[in-house]
Amino acid sequence: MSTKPLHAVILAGGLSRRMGRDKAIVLLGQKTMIARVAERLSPQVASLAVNALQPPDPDLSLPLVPDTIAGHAGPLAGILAGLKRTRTEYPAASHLLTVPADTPFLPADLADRLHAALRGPDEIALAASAGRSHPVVALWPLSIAADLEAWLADPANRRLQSFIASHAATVVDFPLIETAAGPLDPFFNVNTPDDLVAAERFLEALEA
Ligand SMILES: Nc1nc2c(ncn2[C@@H]2O[C@H](COP(=O)(O)OP(=O)(O)OP(=O)(O)O)[C@@H](O)[C@H]2O)c(=O)[nH]1
Ligand SMILES: [Mg+2]
Repeated sequence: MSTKPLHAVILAGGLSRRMGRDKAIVLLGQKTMIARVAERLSPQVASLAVNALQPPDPDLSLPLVPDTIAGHAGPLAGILAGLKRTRTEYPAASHLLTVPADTPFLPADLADRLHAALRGPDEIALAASAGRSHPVVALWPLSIAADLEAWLADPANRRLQSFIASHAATVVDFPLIETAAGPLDPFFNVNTPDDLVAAERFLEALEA
């Protein structure tokens, strides 16, 4: 498909309950996690914004995209906010890339490979690794926004996988990264203080 350039939103609208403080701005090797995600993503996309209620990291001057539905309805609420904003700001775009703020080791070819896998303008492309898909790391067709908004209007509908199951989707597998600290999943998710310790170990191994 030739629908580039791609636009992306970093999802940072969650409550970080397991971390106990906003995980987007915990430091990993002197940089905030969200700064690492932004750094990894910005060469891959034409625009980058942050989904959260307030700017998580004042040093990152990225546009803020707050949820359009109230009450912390989960990642899909952030994806919907991103889709609506992208439709307004970039009407020619076909898809929006979303990634969470807690995945600091994202692949450098994430956007390209997801985009290359699309078989049509209305398809979702999901990232996967080690036999598991990561539904918050995905390319979402802008055409899905109205359907997602209607679906989220029912508070019983919150699960990403349930929404995806009723749409055309393709899954793209990404390899693990070999490091001196062992194999690293590029979608390693830093949810807890223990995960942060493990992430520091991987970062040291990658930078050694
Ligand atoms: N916009 C928005 N994003 C959310 C919401 N809940 C979770 N997310 C995002 O979805 C992604 C995956 O969620 P989790 O890793 O569970 O993050 P979390 O909900 O902040 O963390 P926990 O409270 O520990 O579960 C993260 O990027 C979150 O920022 C929400 O209600 N609204
Ligand atoms: Mg997480």
